[in-house]
Amino acid sequence: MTDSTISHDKLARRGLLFILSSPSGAGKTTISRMLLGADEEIKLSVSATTRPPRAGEIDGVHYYFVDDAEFDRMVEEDDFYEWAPVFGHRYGTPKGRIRGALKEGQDFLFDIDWQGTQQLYQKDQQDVVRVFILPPSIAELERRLRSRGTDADDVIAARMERARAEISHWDAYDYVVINENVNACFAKVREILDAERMKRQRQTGLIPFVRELMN
Ligand SMILES: Nc1ncnc2c1ncn2[C@@H]1O[C@H](COP(=O)(O)OP(=O)(O)OP(=O)(O)O)[C@@H](O)[C@H]1O
Ligand SMILES: Nc1nc2c(ncn2[C@@H]2O[C@H](COP(=O)(O)O)[C@@H](O)[C@H]2O)c(=O)[nH]1
Repeated sequence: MTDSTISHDKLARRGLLFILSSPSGAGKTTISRMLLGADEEIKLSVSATTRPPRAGEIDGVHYYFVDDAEFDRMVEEDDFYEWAPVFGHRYGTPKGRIRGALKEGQDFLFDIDWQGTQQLYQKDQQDVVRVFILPPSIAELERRLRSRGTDADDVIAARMERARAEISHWDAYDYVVINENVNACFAKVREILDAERMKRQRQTGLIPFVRELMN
């Protein structure tokens, strides 16, 4: 390899907005955490929420926990890419510096619902990749919500009540993965991410690389 040759190991590419959605309890947070632990090139988009923290959740890591007044202020100041009411609380994606970072090749992971997915997709179709996680059955979905041990019975009942309505949005996603075995599901989600990174349009370094090949 001469000095002037462009290395193909790490061609420049544009980042992507990788969305995981599912009915509550299907496992998207579990898969998100596995992905963040295994892949240094993707960063969680930390949402703001008016929901109170669950045991073990850390402000600024899992969510920015804000009160209603703070959320109102963020809406008024146009701080959100998208926001939506979910299960009686409000959740939103802060703009942060996502746009600039995308150009530098940073990928972002979003654990958001179908309403937020629609809004992000309308704003930025070329960068968004939408993945929907389905549970293997409704009974297993309820078992998972109970086994998580983080929500009271009435909260679980409300989430189960909404599950069918959420599942009805499955066909607005690019990929659908059934989470029966968590490792198998994680492997499929990783394959999707890897393949999406390889898309020609995202590989901005290809143009100079090919130009040099042809010269
Ligand atoms: N394939 C699986 N098999 C068995 N249990 C699983 C599987 N995937 C996730 N779980 C468990 O199910 C529970 C719910 O998972 P998780 O919190 O990831 O769901 P979620 O879709 O993010 O829910 P929410 O939208 O409410 O945040 C957790 O206790 C998790 O450990
Ligand atoms: N539209 C958005 N939805 C979001 C966002 N952050 C999380 N969520 C979704 O809310 C429900 C409930 O989450 P939980 O942590 O209370 O169980 C779940 O479907 C999340 O995906 C957001 O910023 N925007």
